[in-house]
Amino acid sequence: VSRFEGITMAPPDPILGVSEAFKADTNELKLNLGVGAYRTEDLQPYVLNVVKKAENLMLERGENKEYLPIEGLAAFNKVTAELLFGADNPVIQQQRVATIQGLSGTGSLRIAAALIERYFPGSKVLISSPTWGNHKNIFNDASVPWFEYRYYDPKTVGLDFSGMIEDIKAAPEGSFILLHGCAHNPTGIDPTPEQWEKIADVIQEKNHIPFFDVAYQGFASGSLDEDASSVRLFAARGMELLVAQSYSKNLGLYGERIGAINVLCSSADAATRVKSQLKRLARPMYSNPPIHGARIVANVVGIPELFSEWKEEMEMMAGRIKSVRQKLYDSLSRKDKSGKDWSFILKQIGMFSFTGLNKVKSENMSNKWHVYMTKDGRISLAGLSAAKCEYLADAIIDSYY
Ligand SMILES: Cc1ncc(COP(=O)(O)O)c(CNOCC(=O)O)c1O
Repeated sequence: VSRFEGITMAPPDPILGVSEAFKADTNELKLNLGVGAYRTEDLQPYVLNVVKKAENLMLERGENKEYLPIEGLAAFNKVTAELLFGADNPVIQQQRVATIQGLSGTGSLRIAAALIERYFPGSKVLISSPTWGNHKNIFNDASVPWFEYRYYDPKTVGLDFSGMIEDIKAAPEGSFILLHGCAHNPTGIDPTPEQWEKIADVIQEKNHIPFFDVAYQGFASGSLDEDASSVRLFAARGMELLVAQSYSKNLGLYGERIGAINVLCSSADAATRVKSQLKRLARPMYSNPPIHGARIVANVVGIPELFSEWKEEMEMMAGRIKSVRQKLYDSLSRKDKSGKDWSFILKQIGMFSFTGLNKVKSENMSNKWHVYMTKDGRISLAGLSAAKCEYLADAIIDSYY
């Protein structure tokens, strides 16, 4: 008797499944605005020059392929925490950050979820509504209960700030609050600095634990420091917190699976103990992380001329996305005679724009216009060229009404 016979077909992933549908489409007008991966104006994937330079350096050195320690490459762990908090941040000097290399953002979130499951049984994680499609899967598979806080307001196509604060305030004391450090996915709507202050207030009042997901540092505004300001604000208040990091977008290392989990503790001693338990969770899960991406990041950040070139390339990528965002807005407002105000598109930041198109309308976008996007109405501007903005505006207007 076959034991696997009873296993059913899994549904396609809401995000990565869009790329499969795109690939199957033979129409040359097709446009993939699904997966959040940067493309050049020629709509080609982009390997940063600074990555190629680091890899040439690494090849010349003829480094070996020995196992990394469970916690990852020490040089990477050092620079990734400094990049996040700022090298001169007291939390770094006081050695209060427990950092281990993770399998990119997803793997880092997963290790953090495993830590929560083991040491905070019964605690819940609050996630924004909507949020990145994989957050719910990660906490479900780690057996960590979650529920949502209001975030997106369809009426204003903006942030439902009062709803967010109310829901965080109403959560059981000591809950984990999952926050997008910058460039909220899928909405592209970020709190203002004043709103971050109030979010920190309510989290402190309720003794909640902030849990940042930082997948776009430097990629949203073009500035590494600006995009880390929300995390640094909470750290400056003396709060304990978790931060998952990813280098998929800002350094274009998607397939290298390089990221980190950072746990900011109240003492160096606690950080040492937390780090030891993070290692204990990682060992049976994947034993130790991949070496190539860690070396690239350590070299790019550790070598001054590479670091400054990286910052230039990040500004270039962020700049291209900002300009197609503007161009899309210009095309929409010129073509749409209904007088609808499309300016919400300009208020959004980072890789994505939340168009307000619902599931049915987004299906019209792919069926009729061969424009592929996620069903929640998100488009990845990173997959849009200036040349295609007119066409996309036509498709959106046709699908909207
Ligand atoms: C908020 C957030 N967290 C975490 C991640 C994790 O990415 P990775 O595991 O590649 O570091 C991502 C990557 N997004 O994936 C592309 C998409 O939404 O289309 C992310 O957006």
